[in-house]
Amino acid sequence: MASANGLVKVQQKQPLFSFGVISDVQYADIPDGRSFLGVPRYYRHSIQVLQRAVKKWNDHENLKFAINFGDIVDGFCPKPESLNAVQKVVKQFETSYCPVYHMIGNHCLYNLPRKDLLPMLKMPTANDQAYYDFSPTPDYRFVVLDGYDISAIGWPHDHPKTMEALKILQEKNPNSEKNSPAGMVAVERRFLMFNGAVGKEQLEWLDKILQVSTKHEEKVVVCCHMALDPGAAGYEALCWNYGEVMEVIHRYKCVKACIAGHDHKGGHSIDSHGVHHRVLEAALECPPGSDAFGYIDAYPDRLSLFGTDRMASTEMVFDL
Ligand SMILES: Nc1ccn([C@@H]2O[C@H](COP(=O)(O)OP(=O)(O)OC[C@H](O)CO)[C@@H](O)[C@H]2O)c(=O)n1
Repeated sequence: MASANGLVKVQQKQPLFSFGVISDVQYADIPDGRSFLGVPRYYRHSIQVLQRAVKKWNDHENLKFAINFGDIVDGFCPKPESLNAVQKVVKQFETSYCPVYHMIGNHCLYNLPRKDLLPMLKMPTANDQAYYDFSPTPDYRFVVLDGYDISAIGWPHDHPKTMEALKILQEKNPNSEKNSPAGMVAVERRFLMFNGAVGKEQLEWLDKILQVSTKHEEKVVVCCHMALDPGAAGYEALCWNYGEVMEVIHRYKCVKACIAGHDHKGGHSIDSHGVHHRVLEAALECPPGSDAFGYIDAYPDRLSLFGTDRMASTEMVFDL
């Protein structure tokens, strides 16, 4: 490919590294059902999707790691079975030859409080925190956000973070059923009980990480269960303070992509700063025999998502 200065630009063929992706397994040993809005959900089949995902990742033989974008067990899982169900899904992830990084989603928290959940997901974090970062190669850094840091689910009922979340819901959502966006308009529809926010301390931590990444010339991929751009997801799937998170991200040029789950249909957008937002299609909504998972090849100038079946493939090219 010839460039403006007449030199030939050679596109790198070998990725720097590759990693697996899957989201919203929402397994439960219950009959098939539907979402609140009537979309079919295949609770028992979803663990088979995960099984096939891990097989594909293992057959690839060269994945450095995999990322699960949250919601491993569905909220309809009968509560006495929650622990077993979470263990069963975690065990399935553990058949992966490469390490798997997890993040929490609302359905994880319907099943177990975060103090029980986090050790099972073996997050590289301290205390009850569920945000962390890691760098698989000197060129790249991954930031995993905890979008349920400020949330009405997962924390003890009298915890200050529960109180803060309930106050936000009270102010922003006029409905008595706080999972309902009825009568709410556009992005205001995100103020739902099944969403949450990134807290102040976490935002400060994110800022510091991005500062250091900029200094080290790393490219950063931000991962969060909830979406961070209204162009990539339904308004109901957005993190409460997605604007504040993106304001921090846009202070720097190092973040090249934000990847999420939560909005099961999936989506892709490029925001005004050239950051890609890719929302991954859910494993839960795969009719028997179909799949939704993938792997991403990371290059110096792009991320190439190779999706299987219902997960669309996406080329995310970015400016250096
Ligand atoms: N209008 C609504 C929508 C949902 N609910 C109830 O809220 C709980 C969580 O909903 P669910 O669809 O299971 O959440 P997911 O995390 O799977 O999906 C997120 C969305 O797709 C984001 O757009 C559940 O109990 C629903 O019944 C509600 O009451 N009213």
